[in-house]
Amino acid sequence: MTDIPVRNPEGLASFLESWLTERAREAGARGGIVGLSGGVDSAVVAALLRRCFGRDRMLAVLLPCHSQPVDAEHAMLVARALDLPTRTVDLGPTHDALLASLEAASPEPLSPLSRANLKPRLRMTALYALAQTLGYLVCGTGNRAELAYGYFTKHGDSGVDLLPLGNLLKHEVWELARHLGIPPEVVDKPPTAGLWPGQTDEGEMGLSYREIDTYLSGGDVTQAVRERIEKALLSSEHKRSMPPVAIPGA
Ligand SMILES: Nc1ncnc2c1ncn2[C@@H]1O[C@H](COP(=O)(O)OP(=O)(O)OC[C@H]2O[C@@H]([n+]3cccc(C(=O)O)c3)[C@H](O)[C@@H]2O)[C@@H](O)[C@H]1O
Ligand SMILES: Nc1ncnc2c1ncn2[C@@H]1O[C@H](COP(=O)(O)OP(=O)(O)OP(=O)(O)O)[C@@H](O)[C@H]1O
Ligand SMILES: [Mg+2]
Repeated sequence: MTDIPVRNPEGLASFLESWLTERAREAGARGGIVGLSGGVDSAVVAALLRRCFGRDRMLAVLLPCHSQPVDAEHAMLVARALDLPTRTVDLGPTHDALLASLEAASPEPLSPLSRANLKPRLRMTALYALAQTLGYLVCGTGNRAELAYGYFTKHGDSGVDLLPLGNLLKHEVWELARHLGIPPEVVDKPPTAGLWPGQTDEGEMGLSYREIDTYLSGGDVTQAVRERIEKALLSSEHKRSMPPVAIPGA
């Protein structure tokens, strides 16, 4: 149980199922595609797509890019539990070729973060290629806490058509995951972007999801936590909006 206010998971699931159906209808799309990482957010999106479109009009794609083997093991655990159609595209060789070309061309050695951000941007490219061929929409997995903090790669994991979890606190994603039958190994592990060994969301942000969710739901947090979140919210605004357009003469 949690003191953070979470909405009824079945209510959320059925709302999101109709919401996805409506978005696909509007776009004239046949179904949806998602990158399946072995983490809880993508497991929930995959479960919703399965529920909404059925096996024949969705795809869960494993996109390892020098990833830990346990990621694919957990992704397949989810796929078996939910009877999901899956494909795997190993991005390792493409990543290495691109990195070598960039290192050769760059006036300075690539920064560690810019190297890490190559991975989500390659995943975005792969998902759009498959999605356009299949007539599917690219479904993102960002939740309200990640979106508010700006904890995502611009034009990488945020380069998507739909954000079904974008209004859900991380605690709501966890509740929904349990309700949808996601295996506990996946629900109960620490969230990670998996961009380098030992990375965890909470370690990198320097904040816990409990603190972020409490802040977002209007609960009490310390002054230091409040300031940290509000600073992140402000400095990540550029990631949530269209690029500024220059208007000559204005
Ligand atoms: N004010 C401004 N107006 C317009 N553009 C601005 C800007 N400030 C920076 N920028 C641009 O934005 C770039 C920085 O943003 P970005 O490229 O996203 O890079 P950045 O925010 O530095 O890094 C992405 C963060 O998201 C995390 N992440 C990534 C992927 C997945 C997950 C996960 O949870 O799974 C987490 C990752 O670990 C890292 O902490 C700059 O290089 C610059 O091009
Ligand atoms: N190895 C991977 N294969 C396929 N997709 C991936 C992989 N790694 C990351 N992604 C995509 O990038 C998204 C962002 O990662 P993120 O870590 O925020 O979500 P998650 O792994 O599903 O859950 P958690 O945040 O709890 O780790 C994933 O949800 C998934 O769609
Ligand atoms: Mg993850």
